[in-house]
Amino acid sequence: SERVALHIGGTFPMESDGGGWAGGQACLPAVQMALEDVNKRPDILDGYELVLHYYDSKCQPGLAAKYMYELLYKPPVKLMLLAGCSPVTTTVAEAVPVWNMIVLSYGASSPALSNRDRFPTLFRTHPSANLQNPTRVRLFQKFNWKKITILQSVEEVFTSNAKDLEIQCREKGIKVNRQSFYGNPADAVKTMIRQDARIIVGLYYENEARKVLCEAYKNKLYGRKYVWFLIGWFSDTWYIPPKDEHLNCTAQQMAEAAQFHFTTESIMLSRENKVTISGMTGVEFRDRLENQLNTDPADTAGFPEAPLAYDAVWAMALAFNCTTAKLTVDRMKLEDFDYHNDFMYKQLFNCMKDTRFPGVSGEVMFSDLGDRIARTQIEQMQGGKYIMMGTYDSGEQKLDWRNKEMFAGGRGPPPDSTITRDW
Ligand SMILES: CC1(C)CO[C@@H](CC(=O)O)CN1
Repeated sequence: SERVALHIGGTFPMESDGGGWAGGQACLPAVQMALEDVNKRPDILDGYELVLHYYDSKCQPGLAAKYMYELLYKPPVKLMLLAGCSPVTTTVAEAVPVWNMIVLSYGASSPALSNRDRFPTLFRTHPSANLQNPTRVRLFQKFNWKKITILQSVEEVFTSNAKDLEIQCREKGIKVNRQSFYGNPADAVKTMIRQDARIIVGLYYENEARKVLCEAYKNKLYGRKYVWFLIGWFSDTWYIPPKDEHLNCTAQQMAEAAQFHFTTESIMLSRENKVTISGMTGVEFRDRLENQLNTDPADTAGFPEAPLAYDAVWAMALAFNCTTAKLTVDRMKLEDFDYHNDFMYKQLFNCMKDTRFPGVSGEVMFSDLGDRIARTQIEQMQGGKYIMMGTYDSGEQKLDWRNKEMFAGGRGPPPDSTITRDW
């Protein structure tokens, strides 16, 4: 018999002319793969077929708002919306609750989105940037560093992240200095030297990271007395100066200043040899997607986040599956949703809230704010290569450390960083 269609909407940033994230390049194929897999499963949404209607948002909120209206005002009725980067997710998730619509974001890292007042129907499989802060604090405690300096560029995501880190440090009795810069970090670096900064957390994008690294090299703000923490999702060769950026540091000098810095990042691909709800392991998913793409993964934006997009479709499918069971009692059907049925929306929201399954990106579950709960991976740059140092589970407050860290001068970690003697 003909299957009944359940329609979902979606926006995917396929290019980033505005400097945003173009992760739709790998995340759209991942979503299409998940739809294929879910629609093939007889045990999920039996008698139904998920149908996606999508547009290219270019990571621009205005364009996304236009397409959101197209999706909502043009039939057929959509049951849920997928969204990508933070600026688009912010706009869509703030508007669609009036249509009793849930937004599921596979690509938004902004801490500002953890706000049920502004975004009452948002869930995201992409972890917030703030998930790095408990990990950073745990490492400051491990190495007994009592004073840290945060150096951030002025983007909203880094300001929110820095504010949260400062609060978490102070709660643990760790002193915090904060410096921010727009474009040129030279003055902020000079101030850090005056304040005798030792343990530095850098919150900025890759191009800004290269400027800071070169300033640090020129001011000798690296080596024995210093430890840098940077963002982990930069490319592995981010510190090599591109010709067109006219940095007055050589690749050798940049590598020297980058030696032994730590990075933290959320784990987005399960490396466990355990099959997930889809029947694939995380690595099998990644290999299958790589084979499907006709571009090199290294040149396909959003490839690291593709597992999050794949799992977002499974989260939707399981929530719809859970809702159909609840609606049968009241002889309601999902396909009769018409943006006004508050009861049906509430059933769907509660099913989504309680979602928990093993995904290709790891265990998928949401906090009360709709945030993705995920583990963090810590690496250190040693000889120009990132080496895995360990993982941190902020839920369990459990640090798995491999004792592979190295420090300049071959000695143990710098002393309690409030001690200003020349160590
Ligand atoms: C880890 C990163 C690159 C952080 O930004 C996300 C995009 C966004 O938050 O707009 C995508 N994933």
